[in-house]
Amino acid sequence: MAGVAGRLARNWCRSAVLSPLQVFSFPSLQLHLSGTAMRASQDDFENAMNQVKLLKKDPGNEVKLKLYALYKQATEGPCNMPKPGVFDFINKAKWDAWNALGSLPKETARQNYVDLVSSLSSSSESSSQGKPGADREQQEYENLVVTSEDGITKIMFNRPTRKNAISTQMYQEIMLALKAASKDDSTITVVTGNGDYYSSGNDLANFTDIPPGGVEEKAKQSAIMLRDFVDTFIDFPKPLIAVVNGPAVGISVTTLGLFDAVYASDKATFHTPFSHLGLSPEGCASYTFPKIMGPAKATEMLIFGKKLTAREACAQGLVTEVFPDSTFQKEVWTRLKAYSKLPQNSMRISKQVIRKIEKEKLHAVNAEESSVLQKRWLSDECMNATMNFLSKRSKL
Ligand SMILES: CCCCCCCCCCC/C=C/C(=O)SCCNC(=O)CCNC(=O)[C@H](O)C(C)(C)COP(=O)(O)OP(=O)(O)OC[C@H]1O[C@@H](n2cnc3c(N)ncnc32)[C@H](O)[C@@H]1OP(=O)(O)O
Repeated sequence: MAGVAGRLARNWCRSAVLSPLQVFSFPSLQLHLSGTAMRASQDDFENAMNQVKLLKKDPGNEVKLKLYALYKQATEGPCNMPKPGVFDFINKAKWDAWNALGSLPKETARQNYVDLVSSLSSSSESSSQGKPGADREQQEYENLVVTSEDGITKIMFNRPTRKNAISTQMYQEIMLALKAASKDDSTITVVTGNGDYYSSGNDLANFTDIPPGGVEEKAKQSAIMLRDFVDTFIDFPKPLIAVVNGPAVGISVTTLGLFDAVYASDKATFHTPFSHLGLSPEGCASYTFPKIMGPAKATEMLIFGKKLTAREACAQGLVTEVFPDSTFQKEVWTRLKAYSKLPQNSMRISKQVIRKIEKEKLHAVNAEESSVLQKRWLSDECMNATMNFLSKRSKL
């Protein structure tokens, strides 16, 4: 069906500039429109045919078939052509749409055609009346900017003065934004950072916000939150792309192994200083990194805290492609806009097929990593390293 849809779409492009005979339509609109007053003159009809060619937005195959059928009915009357063969997909879809109009009078079909074109013209005008050139902003978040445009939902970390460190509230916001993006009508979702960093990872101040139940309670709650957070990436149903605009640290690096593509500026670096902090890996990196780059290279990153340049991370397979920082945004967004036009269902299903076999394993790894960390957070090694950073703001 995707092939047919593609051909219908290409045919539509031609019909928009060539002939209304190539315009498609569908029968279900008949009921909805046939109650309207039948006053469309030949002039109205011809104007509507011209308006169709000027539509800014492709109305989709279903509407094109509706338009085609109404046009044929209005100009030739009921369909009396022989039914095309079963493999002649496009002509069969057009024939079906026209034939389904039955004995609808020519005048009614003409009126319905005019009404349908008029509704398309007004909806395309109103949709272009939003903030011109601006992204359509969705829900308000304190630490994120989430926008949707051109079939892409962009989730941008927005704590640039803290190098986009992820506070407890921000973990929650990221989960909410990903869940909303998984259900919206965008085809792909992009995660990126505002400012010079992609993200400096966990906000170490998260260790200072201790609830009445004490530090054990905090560790318990944090392990649940971490597990939920990483599960959201594991279960994300559509292509998830990281646009790594600058250095990435800790959990913002490990979760990259759960993205479908990672584009990086040549200014980005990749660093997981877990041992320096008395910690252990999370984000399923204990499983994904050895798989992506081999155990020896994964050890250098996850145990010894080796910082990789973007080009090294690309050579290891963690990054898909590296771009010069000067052209990074332009090149990446041009590419993403092209990808976002690919058929949505096909991309989702392909992702499902690619990831399905690993999902159960990833959930198990995530559970184990979170449980190990719950104990690590209570260790002297971790407490000392965290206090050292927070008191001296020592760099890792
Ligand atoms: C009891 C249990 C509680 C557990 C709660 C945990 C919940 C889930 C945990 C999930 C596991 C995640 C693990 C990780 O992500 S490990 C990695 C953690 N990140 C770091 O260790 C980075 C620390 N930051 C730095 O080393 C440097 O700031 C950095 C190299 C990133 C940048 O250096 P630079 O000199 O360029 O900039 P500044 O240091 O001046 O940064 C500007 C200000 O931002 C503050 N900052 C930056 N990053 C963090 C951070 N991760 N946490 C807190 N604050 C951060 C920095 O301190 C500066 O602030 P000031 O201007 O006030 O000094």
